Amino acid sequence: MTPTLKQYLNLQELEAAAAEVLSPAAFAYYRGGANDEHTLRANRDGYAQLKLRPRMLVDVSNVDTSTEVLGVPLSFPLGIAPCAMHGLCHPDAEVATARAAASLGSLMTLSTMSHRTIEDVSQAAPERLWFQLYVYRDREISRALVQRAEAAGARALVVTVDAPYLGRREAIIKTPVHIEPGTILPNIGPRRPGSEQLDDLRYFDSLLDPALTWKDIAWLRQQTQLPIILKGILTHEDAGLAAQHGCHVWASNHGGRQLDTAVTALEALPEIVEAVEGRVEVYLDGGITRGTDILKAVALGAKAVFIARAALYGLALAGEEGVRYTLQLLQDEFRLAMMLSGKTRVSELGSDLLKM
Ligand SMILES: Cc1cc2nc3c(=O)[nH]c(=O)nc-3n(C[C@H](O)[C@H](O)[C@H](O)COP(=O)(O)O)c2cc1C
Ligand SMILES: CC(C)CC(=O)C(=O)O
Repeated sequence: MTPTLKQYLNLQELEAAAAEVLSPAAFAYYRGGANDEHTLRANRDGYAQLKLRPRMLVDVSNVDTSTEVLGVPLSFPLGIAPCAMHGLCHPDAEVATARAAASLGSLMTLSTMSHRTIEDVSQAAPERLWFQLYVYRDREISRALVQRAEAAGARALVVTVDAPYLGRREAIIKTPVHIEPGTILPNIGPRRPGSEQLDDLRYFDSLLDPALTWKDIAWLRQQTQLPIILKGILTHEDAGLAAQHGCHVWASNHGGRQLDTAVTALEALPEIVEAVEGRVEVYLDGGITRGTDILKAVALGAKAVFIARAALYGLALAGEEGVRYTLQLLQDEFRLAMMLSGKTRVSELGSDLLKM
């Protein structure tokens, strides 16, 4: 391992270090949330406020952190959430992140807005890739992406449902992120003539279909054999509908980047888990920076949790090795948190572990 990585003891220190190496615009884009960033802060604060009820005098000399999501074995219940443009962090972009995730028995979710192709990233994380789909107004492009993801061996399709439009992220209005001319974002295709006045993110925004509804989910269901996961669900009403449509549920407020003052995924999790009644799997993201955060989300019923920004910060600092370091820190913390709570298997984590 690069000697300098070891000096960072936790994900907060990795973030501070990444802020020094990233361009101000890229860091502002990665870190920022919508409006006053209430939801962004709440994502972190929610974990600090939820208290654990550890059990004592349990033999924890042999702890197993492994689990499984939709048939993919995980060394611990954590994967990489979809993030646009890893290439702003490191030239190896999503390929480096995917390699790191695969080498540690984790899982990579590739964003529609990636720098690398689905096929390249799939090779970097065989059997450990999910593909995130933003549904475009032009359904044929979306359908072709789904087919490519399936052919490349992606194990699930993650459909993001909380972004009919991009949220108002003031940091990037002040310091717009600039994609170098000539950069290829392979799933976007050439610019529509007449769109020159839009910056890159606004242009992408204009491709997304704000008219997406449950009938489109039914349409997607017919396009693919892959399991479908709806990302961005925050209520029991939508979780119930997702399960009715045969979709798994990813509780998320998009890292506080969409609707400011929306509930956190952690707050929404109990009603979501109750609504799906075990018919489908439930995942969560937003604000995970500690092993105890993973423990709490799993105890509340999440099958696994996902990280976005923390992985990008590791990537910015040291490419594949930086992402591996980030994941390893989290796995070590999670194992210790299990031991100190008197739990030896992920299946033992339940609501009795939490002070409600
Ligand atoms: C820079 C950045 C880019 C993102 N890009 C996407 C994306 O392309 N698709 C998507 O569904 N979510 C995207 N997200 C949201 C993340 O998948 C995730 O929901 C959110 O960041 C919460 O995790 P975190 O607190 O660990 O960052 C992005 C988040 C960030 C910070
Ligand atoms: C390209 C963007 C739509 C990616 C995204 O979801 C985000 O920045 O939060």
